[in-house]
Amino acid sequence: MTMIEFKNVSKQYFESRGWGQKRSINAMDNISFRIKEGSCFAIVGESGSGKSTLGKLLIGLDKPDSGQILFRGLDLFDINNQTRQQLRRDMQIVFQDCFSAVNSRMKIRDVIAEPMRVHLHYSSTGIKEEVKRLLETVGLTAEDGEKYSYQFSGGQLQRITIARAISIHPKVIILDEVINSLDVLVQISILKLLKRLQRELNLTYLFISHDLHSVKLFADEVVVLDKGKLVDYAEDVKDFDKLTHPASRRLLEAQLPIMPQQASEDMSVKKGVIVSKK
Ligand SMILES: Nc1ncnc2c1ncn2[C@@H]1O[C@H](COP(=O)(O)OP(=O)(O)OP(=O)(O)O)[C@@H](O)[C@H]1O
Repeated sequence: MTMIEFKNVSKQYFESRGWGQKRSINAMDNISFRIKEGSCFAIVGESGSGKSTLGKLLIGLDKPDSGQILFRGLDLFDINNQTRQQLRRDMQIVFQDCFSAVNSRMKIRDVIAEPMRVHLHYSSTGIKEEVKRLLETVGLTAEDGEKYSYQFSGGQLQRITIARAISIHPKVIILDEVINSLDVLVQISILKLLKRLQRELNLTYLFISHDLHSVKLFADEVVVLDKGKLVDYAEDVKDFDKLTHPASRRLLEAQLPIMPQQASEDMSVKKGVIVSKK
């Protein structure tokens, strides 16, 4: 079943060039694709190709100039407020910059509880129990809930933003460059956590990245964006040979020598910690 569909979506921005002059930028140019329920759909592209614009349109932070974005057949920009509120709950986003995504003056338990307080009607005891369960689900402890964001590493903090995203039982999570600022071993542990959560919670992922190797490890399908245009597509990420557009080739060639796949061969993750099998 199709969960999300982009139908001929276009979005233009205008950049000031001084002296009243403006330049138009086609951030999205007639983009169409479908995301299947329960799949991991990757959007890759170089910087400025339009990946984040796509995420912003999907969660309603911005509006397309033309075209339609459908969620289970419902046009996201042609629905009443009540339905929009529900869909907002169904779609969560996790960003690359987990440090600025978390309020440093709040205890982690309150960071995780915040969306539940807004969207769900749990008692305070219910929320407390749920926060504890969520922390454990992402490989942290109940005691971690009493700490503040500056007491965590980037990888641990990304686990916290994931716990917050799943707290209100979304159907779709947009993963916007979620592992890119982490070192390679922590990247693996986060990808493993996300895989497990996808299975257990039947989640659909939109995985935004500029790293084709993590896409190969993690996603099912992939599209490549270049200057706002959809230029390449592989139904199965294993068929990377099908990605022949110069923009795809540039992304493939721009990889570091250590790939997550290689690193994972002699590494494993126990309770959220990377351990060597050697
Ligand atoms: N609010 C905005 N105002 C003006 N231009 C914008 C705005 N948002 C995005 N753009 C422009 O639209 C284009 C696509 O931007 P977008 O952030 O979607 O790219 P991206 O692929 O996510 O890049 P990166 O990987 O660097 O985050 C870029 O040229 C960008 O400068």
